[in-house]
Amino acid sequence: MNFKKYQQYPTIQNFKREWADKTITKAPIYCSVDLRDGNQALENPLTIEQKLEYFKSLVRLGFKQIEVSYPSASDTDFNFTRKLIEEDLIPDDVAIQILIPAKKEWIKKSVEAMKDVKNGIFHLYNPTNEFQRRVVFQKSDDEIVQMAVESMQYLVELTKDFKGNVIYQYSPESFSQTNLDFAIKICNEVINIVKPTVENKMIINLPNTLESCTPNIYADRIEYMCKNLHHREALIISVHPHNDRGTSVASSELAVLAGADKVEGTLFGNGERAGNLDIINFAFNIYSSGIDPKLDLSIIDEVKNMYEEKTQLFVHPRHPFVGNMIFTAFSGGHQDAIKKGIDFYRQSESKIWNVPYLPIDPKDINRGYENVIRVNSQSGKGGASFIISEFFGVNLSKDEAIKFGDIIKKESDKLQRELKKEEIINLYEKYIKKGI
Ligand SMILES: CC(=O)SCCNC(=O)CCNC(=O)[C@H](O)C(C)(C)COP(=O)(O)OP(=O)(O)OC[C@H]1O[C@@H](n2cnc3c(N)ncnc32)[C@H](O)[C@@H]1OP(=O)(O)O
Ligand SMILES: CC(C)C(=O)C(=O)O
Repeated sequence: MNFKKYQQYPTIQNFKREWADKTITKAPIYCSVDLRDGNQALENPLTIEQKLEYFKSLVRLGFKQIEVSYPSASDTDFNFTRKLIEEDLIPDDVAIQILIPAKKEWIKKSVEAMKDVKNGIFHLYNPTNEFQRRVVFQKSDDEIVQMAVESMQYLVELTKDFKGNVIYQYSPESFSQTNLDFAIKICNEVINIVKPTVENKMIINLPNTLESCTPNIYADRIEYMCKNLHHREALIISVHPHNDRGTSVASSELAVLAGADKVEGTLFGNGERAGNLDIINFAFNIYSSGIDPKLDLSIIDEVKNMYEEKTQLFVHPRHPFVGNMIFTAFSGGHQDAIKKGIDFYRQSESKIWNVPYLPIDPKDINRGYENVIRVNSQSGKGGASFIISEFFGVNLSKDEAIKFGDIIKKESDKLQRELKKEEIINLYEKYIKKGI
């Protein structure tokens, strides 16, 4: 393992960061990129019908910005965009976003896909990091800037007669590997073309295309951009984190502290390589801090079923907030505290959730308490008595609980597996109820 072939990510020297003293106080603008970035990472990209069902779920969840396609990539993407517009399938308060590469013929095709859109975000991108510039595009810095500027000029020209609400978004793609001063230069040149105003803002999207630094460094870079871009007041700063280091949620949160107004991500983090930002995880973090997440997370299990069916990807049972086993405890110490915590919560009628080991109330996402405690040889008397009280409404005495906990543990250890609910009930009836 030759670690010397990798390099340390550069930091910004002498930067006086302010984000570290801030807290998140409201949900950012969310943009789902499932139907574009998520879609381009699937073994089988979605069909038009699948995209439509997915789109409807995103709308039901409450997304107001949805990147629906890369219209120059395929007929499916182009025709899906047309279908949404022509069949009037987009709610008035939802903007659809499309991704557009910086080449004339692809820009033209993309604009055609958006004809008559009521609310459209036209998202132009070109890679800006030095390596891609030199090796992939074989262009100079100035030529890369020129590519972005001329493409935005062309895009603005082609859309100038659009009757709907047109918003321009620009991404210096591979921002994560781009020299910061160059990123500022190219974004400022593009901003000068669009000439955004406070009433008519444009979006600058700063992707962590390949996540290679710790979240604090990404946050520094976002704050640095916010402080150095022209006309900050006329900009919506967006972030588009990927998850290569497994820290995209943290990167997004710190980026919001650093000034990001908009966050792009996908349901459960599907996306290229280790995925995009899991926007649901992000929203649940906001929710569980007592802030309105601005998404209807109560329907998440229904959305999860849709997602698994369409993508053929499966959400891990331990996935934060939404995994099937996320509210399940086997271990005795946890079960005891959960049981006492839930009892206390019910009795005290407290409005503040504070049950040990349960980050949120399972009822918030329409799950009951019945699967919170499951029993195996790691469980103790608290878990066994919880099950009896939940299913029988019988509260075991302390002596009964000790005896029953012991019986349950021995049985499970002997069988070397979890005990099913029916087995626990049978043991209860045999050894406790009938008093054998
Ligand atoms: C980080 C991201 O997620 S960026 C989005 C990536 N998504 C996708 O690529 C999905 C859709 N893409 C596609 O369907 C195809 O790649 C197309 C239609 C865009 C291009 O297809 P092709 O012409 O066959 O080229 P290919 O797929 O090999 O892509 C590489 C070409 O695109 C160019 N290119 C890559 N990104 C951009 C961009 N943002 N703007 C302009 N050109 C670009 C490359 O320089 C290369 O050009 P070359 O053929 O002149 O050397
Ligand atoms: C096009 C951009 C936003 C992108 O998908 C990325 O950089 O990951």
